[in-house]
Amino acid sequence: MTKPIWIIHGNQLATLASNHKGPRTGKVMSELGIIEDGSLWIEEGIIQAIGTTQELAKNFGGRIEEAEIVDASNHLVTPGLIDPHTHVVYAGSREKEFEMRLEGATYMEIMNAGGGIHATTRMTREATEVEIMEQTSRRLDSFLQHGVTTVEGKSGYGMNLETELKQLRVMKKLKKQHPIDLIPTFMGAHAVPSEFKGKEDEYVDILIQEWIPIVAKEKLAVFNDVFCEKGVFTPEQSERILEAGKKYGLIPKIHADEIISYGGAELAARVGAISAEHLLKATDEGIGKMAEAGVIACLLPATALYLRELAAKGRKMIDAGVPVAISTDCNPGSSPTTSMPLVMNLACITMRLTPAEALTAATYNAACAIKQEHLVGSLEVGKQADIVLWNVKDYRELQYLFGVNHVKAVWKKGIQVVDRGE
Ligand SMILES: N=CN[C@@H](CCC(=O)O)C(=O)O
Ligand SMILES: [Zn+2]
Repeated sequence: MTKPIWIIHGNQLATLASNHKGPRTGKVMSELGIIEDGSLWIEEGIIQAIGTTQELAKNFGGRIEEAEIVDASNHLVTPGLIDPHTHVVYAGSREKEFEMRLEGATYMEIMNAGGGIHATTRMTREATEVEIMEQTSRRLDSFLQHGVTTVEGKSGYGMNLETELKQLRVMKKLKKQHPIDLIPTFMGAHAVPSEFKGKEDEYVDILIQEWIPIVAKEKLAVFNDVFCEKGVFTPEQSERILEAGKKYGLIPKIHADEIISYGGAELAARVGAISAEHLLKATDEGIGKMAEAGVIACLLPATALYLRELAAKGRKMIDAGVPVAISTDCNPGSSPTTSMPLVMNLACITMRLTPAEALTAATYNAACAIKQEHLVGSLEVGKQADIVLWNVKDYRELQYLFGVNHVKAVWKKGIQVVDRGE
C-alpha cells in the first residue's frame, strides 16, 4: 500500500470542477473552480477529498504522520494536462522537410511528391515494433515532463493493415508500460498510400470492408479519424469511412478544413463527430453547425504556427458556442512538439483565448474530446489523482510567461512521475 499524499496550502488549486455537464462552452470555459490555500487528500491513486487546507485538516489532520506532505505554498496546482490529438506513434524524423518549407515548398507539395505523411509511413513500415516503441516512449517521457498525463494517439503511418495494427498494438503495450494513458484512434484514412494512387475509392473500400472491422474486433481503437482535405479524402469518402466506423462502435473524429474550406466542419456536425480538428479554414456556417451539434473544436495552434499559417478562429468559435479543446498535434511533419504549455500560450496569443479558457481547453474539454472526462480533466473526489504542481502562483502566469516549462512535479494516478527540482 502506498502512503496517502496530502497536498496543502496550494496558492491556487484550479480544480476545473463545475456543475456544468459535458464539454464546456462560452462563459463556462472560464470557470476554473479555484480554491485558494487549496488542499487534496489522495489515496490509492484517487482523490479522496478536496477543499481548503483548513477544511481538510479537520478530517485528515489526525493522519498527518502516515501521509506524504506536499507543501504547495506559492504554487499553482492543476489537473494533469490532456493532449487529445497526436500522431505520436511513428519512426524517423523529417527535419529536411522543415528546411524545404522554409525555402518555399508547401506542406501539400511535399506530400504530393511522396514526402510528408508518405515519408513517415515508409520509415514506420520499415521499423520494428521495438524501435517504434522506444522512439514513442521517449516522446511520451517528454509529454510527462510538460505536465501531460493523458494522450490520444493515432495510427495512420501504416496505410497497410500490418503497419496500422503495429502502431495500434504499440499503443496498447505502451499504455501498460508507460505512466501516460494512451487513448487509441484508428486513422487508416490519413492519406491515400502511393500504391493506391488513382485508385482512391478502392482504398476507401478496403478501409471500410476489411480494416475497420478488424480494428474494432480486436478492440484496438476507440475513435476513427480521417484527413478530409482536397487531394486526400473528399467529404463523400470521409463520410463513408466515418459512417462505417460508427457501425463498428468507432467514434468519428475528423481532420477538417486545415488547408482549404472543404466542408469538413459541416461534415463533423452531420456525422455526429466527437471533435473536428485543425479548422483553420472553417467557414462561419460550419462553425455554426458545430455549435448546434456540440462538436468539440480541437484546435492546434502550434501546427498553424509551424506551417506559418493563420491560426484557427478560436475566439470566434467560443463566442459562437463551440466547445474548444487544444492539442499539440505532435507529429513529425507539421508539429513536432510535445509541449502543451506552449500550445496553451499560443492559444492565447494567436487565437485570443483567455488564460482561463486555454486551461479549460487543455484539461476538461480535452478530456471530453477523448471521452475521458469521467476519470480525468478536473480535480474532483473520486477522479484519478493526475496532478501538476507548477512553478507559478497564478494560472495567468502559465500563459503570460510563455515558452517556458513551468512544471515542478507531476503525479499520475497518485504516483509522482516527475520531479523537476526547485
Ligand atoms: N494533417 C494531417 N495530419 C497531421 C500531419 C501528419 C504529418 O505531417 O506527418 C496533422 O494533423 O497535422
Ligand atoms: Zn492530426
